Amino acid sequence: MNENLDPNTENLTPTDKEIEKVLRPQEFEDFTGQEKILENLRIFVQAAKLRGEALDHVLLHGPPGLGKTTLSHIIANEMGVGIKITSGPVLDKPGDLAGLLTNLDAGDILFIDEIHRLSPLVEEYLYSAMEDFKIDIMLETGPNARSVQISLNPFTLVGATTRSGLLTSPLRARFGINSRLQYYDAKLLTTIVLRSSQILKTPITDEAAFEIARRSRGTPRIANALLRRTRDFAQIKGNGSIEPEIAKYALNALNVDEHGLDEMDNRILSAIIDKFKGGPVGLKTIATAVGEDEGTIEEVYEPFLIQEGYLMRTSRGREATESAYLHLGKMKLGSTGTLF
Ligand SMILES: Nc1ncnc2c1ncn2[C@@H]1O[C@H](COP(=O)(O)OP(=O)(O)OP(=O)(O)O)[C@@H](O)[C@H]1O
Ligand SMILES: [Mg+2]
Repeated sequence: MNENLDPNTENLTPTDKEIEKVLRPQEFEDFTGQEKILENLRIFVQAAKLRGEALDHVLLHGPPGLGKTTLSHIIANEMGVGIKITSGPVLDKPGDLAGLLTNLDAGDILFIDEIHRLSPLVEEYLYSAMEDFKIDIMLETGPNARSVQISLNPFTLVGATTRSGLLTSPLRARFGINSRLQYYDAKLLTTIVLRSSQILKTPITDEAAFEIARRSRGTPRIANALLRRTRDFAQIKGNGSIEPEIAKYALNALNVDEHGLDEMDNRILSAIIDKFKGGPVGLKTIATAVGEDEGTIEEVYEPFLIQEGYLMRTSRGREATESAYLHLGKMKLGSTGTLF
């Protein structure tokens, strides 16, 4: 997304990253949607607090921008414990992990983002920490090297991943709570847009909020980003308040498609239709055609396209649906080359 639409205010407004933090819900109460997950988490948190124990380990998975990092902070807040944050690729060797683990207070949360990218060595080291709150550490090096087992404070590991398919089963099995976040419908996203605009002190009509929501690919992060860009348009081209007309104008100017599909979504559908006669075609072939990683297509793009009815997964591969043809304004040719 173009982050420099309005260079004049570039130095005046906080960066998008900072705004994202401001907009991040802090408590279960502010978190919209994912009802089933929230309902369970509230109970588990309450029960753990009642017993004075650490919460069970939590695995959060699902496409980017749906609230995994947000939820892990909320869990820490609601538990009233500290949180230490790291990520799979950063944890190079078991020693890095040991340093973090031994610094956790009782009940604290260790948040590992992109947990599917842990090295096998670090992952294995994590097993006994998760299971028994014990780790082995090496004392000295060379001929005097020996390992001793030390006890850790009970802690909660919260792992987040967009690629749950890449998690090994022993790791997955060690999470007591396993939640998959779902895309948000336009109604929920409207609530999120309205809440965010209130925080940003930007007046917006319900209709304009809905317009932004329905074009946000089911994703709160995108809804918030579009809101901020739309706000720029409202301030420069309008009177500062976001009306439906301004929202439509801004979203068109930002090249956001009517249905909230982004460029890669459309490229995937176009490739299947133009290069492979609408499919069925294998995932690997699609990946090569659009120049994107196979796993990313499977776990980031495909779920939304399937949910919205543009793509079908069959035993023989992926197929574009009639909606995909309509959406891209293309005609479907029958097997004899005639229009169907
Ligand atoms: N349920 C929600 N209600 C309100 N705002 C939300 C919700 N979920 C996410 N957001 C907003 O969307 C932004 C992105 O969410 P978050 O960073 O938690 O996503 P993520 O799942 O961790 O993404 P990634 O996989 O890229 O790390 C947050 O700043 C937050 O403001
Ligand atoms: Mg995150």
